[in-house]
Amino acid sequence: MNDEKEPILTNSAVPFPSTAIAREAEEKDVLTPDLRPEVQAPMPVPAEPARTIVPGEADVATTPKMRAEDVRVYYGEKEALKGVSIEVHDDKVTAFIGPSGCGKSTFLRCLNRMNDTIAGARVTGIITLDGEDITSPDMDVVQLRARVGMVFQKPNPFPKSIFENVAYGPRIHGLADGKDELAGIVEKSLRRAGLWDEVKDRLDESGTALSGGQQQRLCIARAIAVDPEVILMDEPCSALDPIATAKIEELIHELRGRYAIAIVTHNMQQAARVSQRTAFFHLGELIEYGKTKEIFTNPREQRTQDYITGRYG
Ligand SMILES: Nc1ncnc2c1ncn2[C@@H]1O[C@H](COP(=O)(O)OP(=O)(O)OP(=O)(O)O)[C@@H](O)[C@H]1O
Repeated sequence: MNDEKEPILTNSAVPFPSTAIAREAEEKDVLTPDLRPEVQAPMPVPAEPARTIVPGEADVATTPKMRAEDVRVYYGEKEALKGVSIEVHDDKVTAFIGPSGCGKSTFLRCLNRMNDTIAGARVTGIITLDGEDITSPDMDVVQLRARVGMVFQKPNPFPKSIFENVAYGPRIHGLADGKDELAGIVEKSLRRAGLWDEVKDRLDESGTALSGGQQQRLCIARAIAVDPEVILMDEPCSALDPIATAKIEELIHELRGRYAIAIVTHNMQQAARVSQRTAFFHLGELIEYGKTKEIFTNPREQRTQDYITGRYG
């Protein structure tokens, strides 16, 4: 049950340059408002007892919410993802990092079958949600995408009111019994997404009239409204300024524990700030997966180390 009781497995005798940064981060432990992306250099890595997980190895701390085994994705003839095995846990944020084109988004899309929507894409392997194989043809993908919600790179609110953006999902999934209950779901979702106070007096205004950061929080509220178990975020801050980014990161911090969260990010400082597990992808392969702190301070693989230290990417 408890990471504390597990042995510390370190795997590299090579001193790693960001150890001091991580130590400092470990002392800070939490996201602080002054740690804005691109503004501050240190990478705050939440403190956790060290334990390394190898790809495919069960994370015995908790039963995984989602598990991928030997997942391969082909776009036509091209194999874009080459046998990825990984787990996503309920109480953790998992970050997917790696250079452009390494397959992070492709893998993220596997987790709620969004690759089904891409002509010529083919996925093999097993992916389970609470033990149920979501790749099965019998899986209801509409239900699946409610259970495994997604937030995209560019905020994409519907061209409808703020209220309707959030109410739409619960309405089509029949989650509300009457207007009052629906209004309650909308309010709860907007509160959880940290947006209620900013929009409570303008729920009838168009969602597209909000700022970029507010739109992204609206999209998170929309995902939350259908009561998901997992939230996938594909570079959710890449179109946002540092202040809006910090708000989303804070929100991720607050949502952690309520939902399993997997996030694709190009920003290593962001991965270090928001995640407890990190997966490093390169050329379609999962190179390394483990505790965020270890990935950033004591990676097993040279390729991870090269990427973390900015030698490529
Ligand atoms: N719809 C598609 N059709 C064909 N090839 C694709 C498609 N989407 C992605 N690919 C290819 O699959 C590989 C992985 O792409 P993917 O977008 O998953 O990488 P990524 O790591 O998320 O990249 P980035 O960080 O630039 O978003 C790349 O070679 C890309 O060109």
